[in-house]
Amino acid sequence: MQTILTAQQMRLADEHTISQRSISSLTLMEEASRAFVNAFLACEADKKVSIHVFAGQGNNGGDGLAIARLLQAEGYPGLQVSIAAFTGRQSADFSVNLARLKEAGIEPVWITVPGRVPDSSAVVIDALFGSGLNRPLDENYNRLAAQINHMGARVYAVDVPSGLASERPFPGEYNGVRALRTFTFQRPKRSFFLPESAAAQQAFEVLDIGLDERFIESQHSDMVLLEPEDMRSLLRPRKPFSHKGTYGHALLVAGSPATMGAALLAAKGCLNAGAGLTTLAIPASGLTALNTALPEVMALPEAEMANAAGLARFSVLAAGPGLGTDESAAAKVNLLLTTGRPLLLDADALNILADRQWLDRLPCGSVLTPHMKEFDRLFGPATDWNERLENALGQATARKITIVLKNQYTFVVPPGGRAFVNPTGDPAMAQGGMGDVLTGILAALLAQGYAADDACKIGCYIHGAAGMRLASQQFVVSASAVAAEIPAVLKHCLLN
Ligand SMILES: NC(=O)C1=CN([C@@H]2O[C@H](COP(=O)(O)OP(=O)(O)OC[C@H]3O[C@@H](n4cnc5c(N)ncnc54)[C@H](OP(=O)(O)O)[C@@H]3O)[C@@H](O)[C@H]2O)[C@@H](O)CC1
Ligand SMILES: [K+]
Repeated sequence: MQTILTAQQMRLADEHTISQRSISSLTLMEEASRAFVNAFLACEADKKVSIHVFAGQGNNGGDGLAIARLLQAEGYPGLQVSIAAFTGRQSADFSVNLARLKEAGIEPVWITVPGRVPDSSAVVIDALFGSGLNRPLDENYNRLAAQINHMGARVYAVDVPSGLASERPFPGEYNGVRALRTFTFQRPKRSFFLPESAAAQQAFEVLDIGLDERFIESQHSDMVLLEPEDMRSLLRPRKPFSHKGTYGHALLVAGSPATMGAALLAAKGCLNAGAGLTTLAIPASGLTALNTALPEVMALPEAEMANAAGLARFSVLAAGPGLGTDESAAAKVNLLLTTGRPLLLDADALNILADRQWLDRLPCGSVLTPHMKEFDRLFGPATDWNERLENALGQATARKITIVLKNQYTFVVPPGGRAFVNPTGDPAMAQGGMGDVLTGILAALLAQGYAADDACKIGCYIHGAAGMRLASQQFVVSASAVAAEIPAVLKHCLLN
């Protein structure tokens, strides 16, 4: 797991590393700039490309000047450097790098008043502002950012796209530099995981610049990034002499005549993520489809969905995929709530909770897997994703539940004030049924005895990893294909 730091904590990590390694801040700036140049070389191998570096006057600008000098030394002759100096003071390391730039024979252009900037470069390096940005861009910087954006150049941002706040995006429309790629130092910034950052960058890559990892990991943060190693330590291998009873019995209450597929997909996810037994409570009209498609899965006769005592034999109770929101669906969710046991609820089960105002009946230890709209319906509207995430952090702690807030980067939010960011997934997975498979996977992991937070971390990770594996070969990935890929992904995560 990687702790995601605030800009202030990043500065502390910077200072700590400087004193611990007995190096100057200038050396660290040089190392960061070298790391940027190495990553840049891999993307822009043609040395004849024209490059325009836009630097501010802080340390991000200092990086920009050092990068320009290093690129010239690498043999890129078509370099120009502009320094935006509408306001502000020069940082000490910026000043030293300005002198070094001039010694290297590069004379920068100073932009002190708004005006036209040359727009013929194929590549822009954006080093106007980094993690020090603490207020929205003013008129002048905003105009410069717009000019850079209109150049049609390939824009590489240093550390953070200029205009994007590191922790939480500023309210309103993004008015900064729009980067093709950001090379960010040591850690992704918190705002990179919030969907608003899509306006500022298409992708980011993290560069190790040698900051002290022990110090970073000792910092308190409300955001933690999951890594492949976490799966290896969380996942448990199948035990010798074990049998189907060892791995739990999941009940999935799902499906309606028009949306039976959702129930089947959830059951397929559950089967493939290793539940000992999977039972599906579906309307009778789905039984033929179930027996044909998934012969391993059992069906619960509808009459048994009227008796809470009969549910005691299941190790996990899950509901939602394709369930519908009519009276009979609500009666099923009501029955599950009367058991007083932790529930796994998704999709229509969440809508039923919201519509009937049953949220306060939800037992502690439950897991909810909403997407944005379902979350807002349950917990109230949010003006932006940061507010939504903070609400999720508060609700999970107050209600002692785990919320899986789904998005490109899904947030697993257990009680305790930390969101675990899932890094896996691919746009090829943007298709109906994905959430149903995830519910089935989570049910299987809960049935196998994983704690709610661990089940959600593993489940989201392997679901996205399955999609990524398939997307490396396919344009689009179906939910059934993701479910079918899960056993192989689990094996891979356990062994690698
Ligand atoms: N941390 C590390 O480990 C390492 C960091 N390194 C690099 O340092 C970068 C951070 O540098 P930085 O702190 O000097 O801030 P930076 O982003 O250059 O801004 C400069 C100043 O601008 C100001 N300002 C803010 N908002 C504004 C606005 N809207 N419009 C106008 N002005 C505004 C504000 O000053 P203020 O006006 O508040 O006094 C701020 O201080 C980091 O991103 C990375 O590239 C690496 O070199 C080595 C390792
Ligand atoms: K920048």
